[in-house]
Amino acid sequence: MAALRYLTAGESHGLALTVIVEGMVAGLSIKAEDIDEQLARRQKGHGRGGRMAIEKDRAAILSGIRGGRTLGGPICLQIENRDWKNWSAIMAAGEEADLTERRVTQPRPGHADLAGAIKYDQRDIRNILERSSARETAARVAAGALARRLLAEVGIRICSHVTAIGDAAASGGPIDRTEKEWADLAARAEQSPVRCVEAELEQAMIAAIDQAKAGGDSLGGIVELAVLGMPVGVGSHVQGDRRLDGRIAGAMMSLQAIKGVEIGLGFEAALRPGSQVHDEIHYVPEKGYGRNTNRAGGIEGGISNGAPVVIRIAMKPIPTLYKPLMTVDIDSRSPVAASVERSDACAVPAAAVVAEAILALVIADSLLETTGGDTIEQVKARVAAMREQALRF
Ligand SMILES: Cc1cc2nc3c(=O)[nH]c(=O)nc-3n(C[C@H](O)[C@H](O)[C@H](O)COP(=O)(O)O)c2cc1C
Ligand SMILES: C=C(O[C@@H]1CC(C(=O)O)=C[C@@H](OP(=O)(O)O)[C@H]1O)C(=O)O
Repeated sequence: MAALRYLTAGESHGLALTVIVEGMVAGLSIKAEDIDEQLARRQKGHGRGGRMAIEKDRAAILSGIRGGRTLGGPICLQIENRDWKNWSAIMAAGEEADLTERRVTQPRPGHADLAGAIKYDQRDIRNILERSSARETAARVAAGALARRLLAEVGIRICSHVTAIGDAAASGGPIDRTEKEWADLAARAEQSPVRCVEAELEQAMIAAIDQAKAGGDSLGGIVELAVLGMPVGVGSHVQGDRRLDGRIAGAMMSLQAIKGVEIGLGFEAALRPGSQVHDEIHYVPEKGYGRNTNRAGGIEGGISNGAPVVIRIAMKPIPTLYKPLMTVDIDSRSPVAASVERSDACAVPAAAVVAEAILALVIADSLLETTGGDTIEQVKARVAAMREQALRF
């Protein structure tokens, strides 16, 4: 069983989203602003549709926190869907729900629509799309905010930037960066509407999104993430399901529309000889063991090696197209253009923020598995001991 686990619930146009986070240690200071700040970051980004103008995501803390500190029990968070008031007649839980209005019968290629409708035997595809929608990611970001607070207490932080939107892509492959360089880059990404740190590329990305949107099309892209301040020894080589890289890859692929994950050099490692892939080890008395390069992306043998953990994820373009692809109407079984739900043209910057949250949850889970402990003070003492052990080894 995971040390830290969570479950989300909620439909895109339902009353609210909720998430229960279980396994969080006691005594961690959490303010509502810590969660709301992350929710606001997720709502930003050039290319999003009309829904983001309606929602102003805020988390209500329903349980597990008292007087600003976690109690050790399940933490339940709720995010209201402001759009619910426009959908309450259609989305009502009771028999009064209007099931004919906004019925969807034309499955969108690239969505869960058709496979989900067949699997759950639903003649209204809305019964699938309401839950497959990435509206759910707001709940994961709220949960991730708790994990981020835990990690901050032990000097671990998570950041991201966008390296490609469609073919507006950074030239060259992955680059080694120091912790300081990562932190500076993350601060710059925060200022960009596409979370891109290169001015010229940022403009190209914005233009690409605008062009896709004007043409009724959509774009995906690539996000690079880093975990800074990792102690040596999170994750393990002893069993496949304890490997940190495996857990990260699985978690990243659990994010809607993510179709590829790389750690460190990733696919590039397969194209190079070993001498240009593996990171030579050195020793400096007051700093301990270190590397000049970080092609491994901070994980060797499924264990964090103390270098920044570097991950890249590929997001496919948004499936709902204002100029729709062809599909088949499930009533008439005739060819038709796919249905058009209000939609984003590009959500790569938002996906970056969600990926950060999911990454925070995975790192916090593996860290707690390593440290054990019921209180934040116990976790802090154990992480300090891990750092000390690496230094004096
Ligand atoms: C932050 C975010 C926002 C998204 N917004 C939309 C959207 O507005 N319209 C849409 O059709 N898909 C959107 N998606 C993508 C769908 O949720 C996703 O492509 C769909 O669930 C199918 O992808 P899958 O095959 O990876 O599950 C979004 C994804 C993310 C991560
Ligand atoms: C609501 C969010 O994203 C939604 C994700 C989404 C999808 O199909 O994934 C479709 C759109 O929903 P709607 O049709 O209500 O505008 C997005 O707005 C959100 O990110 O909070």
